[in-house]
Amino acid sequence: MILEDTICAISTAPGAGAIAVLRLAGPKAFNITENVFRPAAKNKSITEQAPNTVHFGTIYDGENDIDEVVITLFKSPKSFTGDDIVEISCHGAVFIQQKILQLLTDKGARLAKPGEFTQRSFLNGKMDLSQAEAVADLIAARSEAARRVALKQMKGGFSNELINLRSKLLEFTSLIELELDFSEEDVEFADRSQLIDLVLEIEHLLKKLIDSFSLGNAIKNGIPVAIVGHTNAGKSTLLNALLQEERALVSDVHGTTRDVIEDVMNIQGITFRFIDTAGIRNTIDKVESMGIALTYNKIKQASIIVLMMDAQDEDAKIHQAVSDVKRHMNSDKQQLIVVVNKTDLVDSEILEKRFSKKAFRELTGTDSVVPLSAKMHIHLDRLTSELLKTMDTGAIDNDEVVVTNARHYEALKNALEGIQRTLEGLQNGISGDFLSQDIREVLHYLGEITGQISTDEVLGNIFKNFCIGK
Ligand SMILES: Nc1nc2c(c(=O)[nH]1)N(C=O)[C@@H](CNc1ccc(C(=O)N[C@@H](CCC(=O)O)C(=O)O)cc1)CN2
Ligand SMILES: Nc1nc2c(ncn2[C@@H]2O[C@H](COP(=O)(O)OP(=O)(O)OP(=O)(O)O)[C@@H](O)[C@H]2O)c(=O)[nH]1
Ligand SMILES: [Mg+2]
Repeated sequence: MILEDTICAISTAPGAGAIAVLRLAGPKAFNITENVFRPAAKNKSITEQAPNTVHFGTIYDGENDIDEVVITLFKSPKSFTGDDIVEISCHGAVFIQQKILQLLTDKGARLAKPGEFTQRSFLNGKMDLSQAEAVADLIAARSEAARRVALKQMKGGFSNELINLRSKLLEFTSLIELELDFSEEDVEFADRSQLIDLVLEIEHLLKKLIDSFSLGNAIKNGIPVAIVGHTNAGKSTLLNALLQEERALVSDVHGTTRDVIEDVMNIQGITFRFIDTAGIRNTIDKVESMGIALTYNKIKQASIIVLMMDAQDEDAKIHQAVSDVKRHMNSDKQQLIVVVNKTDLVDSEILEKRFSKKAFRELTGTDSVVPLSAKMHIHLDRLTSELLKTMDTGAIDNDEVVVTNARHYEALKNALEGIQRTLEGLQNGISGDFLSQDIREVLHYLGEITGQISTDEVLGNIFKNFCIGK
């Protein structure tokens, strides 16, 4: 299906760099180009050039030259969108780009909507929906892990697995539905024990994919790490030390931080989102109290909670603080790391005695303890390796498929429900028509992910979040 409109857009970031790329895609791409481009080589007609060739020349509006450019020709169906595509590389001035864009629309192209090139690639069958979504993820990738997962998905790693199982399941439903046509005769075309095997296989895959989402989501959005503790423990000093930037105010005044301060940082390819919070203490100050309420909120939302204590704190205070934080944690997937700060002020023998893993476990019930000095930058690396340890990133290292997209996650959960109902039905020997209903539902949800089943509304929602020119 080749779409009728010819669309154009600037595909590079506005005002950034020496060269900009404009894209023109659709059935009139070559004709429009013929109209506005004069090749440097004499007697060269654009419409007669071989595909995947590059040509130097001038863009002119019929009267005046606008810019010297290089153009690249892609011939349908062998292009990114499957349409005829012409790419124009012009000089980077925004003014030049706009003038060329204006010229292209004057000659019959229309401005592309956000993500419209990728959407056409999907509509023309160049990629499925989850691959198209991965294009956006790849553009937005902020870390090595995010890039790797998105590239794998864009290359079809995720959809291949689903499409394969879906088509096997589809075969079975067809057989079951065929049985229904012969209902008088009590035939069984679809081998039930084979079907159970297939359903179990799908259940296993769905569970694996669903489980991968907590990692996938963390990779994409950054793993939230809340830094909490008493006032003056050195939380803001730690944030600044990690980010290597004076991001938060530091002072010896208790209650310096009142609002939540967040920033992201990559550690060995994983994005962490550090959240500095207001120190916890009893206070009658209204604004400070609001900040402390927010701190408790952040404990609930974070994946990792860094509780910061002062190495000079007494045992009772530490014990109390750990159990206070644990009480506010709300999932067994959350991890607690206790940082004992200001080690520069304490004798090292005492440190070793009090804050060995064993001693600390006896005192608090947790042995994830990192003594360091935020101010002197001593042993920060122990904290970062402890942070990395909490993340099970094996799936990324092994190049497994990791679900990063909330839409896919929802569909997978729905598909799992359907597959479990199917399994139950098979085990209870329910009739073919009920069985096929359950399977149809699974087919629907699996098809939603790849876009084999989609609505304009779903497509609209996906592509409107793309950038223009992609
Ligand atoms: N200049 C430019 N750079 C770019 C893109 C682009 O569209 N233009 N891309 C845009 O995302 C990415 C590269 N992706 C691309 C994907 C497919 C085709 C393409 O022409 N595919 C044809 C032909 C394949 C072949 O020659 O074997 C096809 O799939 O049929 C081009 C770019 C990143 N860099
Ligand atoms: N000696 C020493 N002082 C530190 C260390 N870390 C922080 N401090 C000092 O402790 C004081 C408080 O530091 P902050 O980072 O503002 O403490 P905070 O936990 O953010 O405090 P609130 O925002 O009030 O909750 C400052 O004077 C810091 O310079 C450290 O490792 N060693
Ligand atoms: Mg602070």
